[in-house]
Amino acid sequence: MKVVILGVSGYTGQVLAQLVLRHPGLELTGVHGHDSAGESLGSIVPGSEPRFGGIIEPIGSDLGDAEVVLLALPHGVSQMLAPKLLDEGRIVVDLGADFRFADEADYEFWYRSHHQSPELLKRRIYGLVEVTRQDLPAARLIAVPGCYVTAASLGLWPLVVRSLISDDLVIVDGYSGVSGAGKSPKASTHFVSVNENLSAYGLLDHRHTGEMEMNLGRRVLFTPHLAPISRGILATSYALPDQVKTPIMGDELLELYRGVYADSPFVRVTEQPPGTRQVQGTNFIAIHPVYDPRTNRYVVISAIDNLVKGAAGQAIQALNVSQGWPEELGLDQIGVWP
Ligand SMILES: NC(=O)C1=CN([C@@H]2O[C@H](COP(=O)(O)OP(=O)(O)OC[C@H]3O[C@@H](n4cnc5c(N)ncnc54)[C@H](OP(=O)(O)O)[C@@H]3O)[C@@H](O)[C@H]2O)C=CC1
Ligand SMILES: CC(=O)N[C@@H](CCC(=O)OP(=O)(O)O)C(=O)O
Repeated sequence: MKVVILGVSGYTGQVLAQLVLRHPGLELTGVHGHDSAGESLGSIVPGSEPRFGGIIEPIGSDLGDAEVVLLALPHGVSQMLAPKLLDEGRIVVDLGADFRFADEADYEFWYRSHHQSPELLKRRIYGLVEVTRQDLPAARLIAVPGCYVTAASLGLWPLVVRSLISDDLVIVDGYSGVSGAGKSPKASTHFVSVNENLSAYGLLDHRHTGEMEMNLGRRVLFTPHLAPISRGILATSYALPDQVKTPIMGDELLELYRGVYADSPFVRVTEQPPGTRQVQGTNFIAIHPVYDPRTNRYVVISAIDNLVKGAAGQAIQALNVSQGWPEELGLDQIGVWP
């Protein structure tokens, strides 16, 4: 299938280009950017030159006969572009937040702005593949979940779907690498602010809270933190004593998780708490759940690469399922270690 990437010069767009160029079912026919228009793809994705010799075109220029449009754009831009792209018969996969909520009021509450294409919210398919796989075949508009949301939702999902916890509050502490903030320089993501530092932000109202609540069907108290690493997300999620309905411990809990994700090739239930390096550069999510009888709590640690499973990789995974292709097609990259 012919594919164009809009926003190719951003962090997630660059990873999309890397993945599309090595995917056997996809052909990259165009790359588009904003300020980067006119540059070569090779200048931002090293080593891509032999596979794609074109230059970055301005967003808004002709997309030719591309069947798939991958959008890696700032919030609010996709909702302006998607109606025309869909009318032209193209498949749209949006890495941003514009179509993640099915409900317009939820979008407006968490993003504090009016949606420009609310009619599309009911048509979009949410691409948290391990949970929504059955909805994806033949999807025309796919919304890729948020990065923190992916880590926390997949970490807690088995406790929810197996009714081990009540439908009250869960707590999520998330730690993100700085690439999660995108490539535009800001004082808060400057080297001097981030290096040798660890800080919380977005207290009580981070927009990913609402998306986690949508997925998990219960209230979420979410605290994001900025970590001095380039890429990776670690989420530590807790179900508190009042929420634990059925305590399951040790290997039995690991087996329960493995059972829930038996048909999910990118989920790895680990014997030890994972770190972000364990999944860096891959589409894997590593999850380690425990139950603590002393404090009557479930604690779940999950790790992803924010730019792969948290964005570009999950987008390709969802596209694969929508096309009836093997879920892993083009996503067999080996991680970066040491
Ligand atoms: N970074 C992450 O970990 C994750 C990001 N996302 C989402 O993916 C999307 C892209 O994020 P990310 O790659 O980090 O962003 P970046 O800031 O790194 O890149 C943004 C991209 O959008 C282009 N762009 C900038 N301004 C405009 C504009 N006004 N109109 C059209 N295009 C514009 C830029 O082009 P140019 O460089 O040429 O100016 C660039 O290609 C966002 O919606 C983000 O929320 C989702 C999950 C994880
Ligand atoms: C470290 C950092 O700043 N992370 C971003 C979230 C990552 C992301 O891009 O999520 P969206 O797709 O929902 O924008 C933030 O907290 O706003």
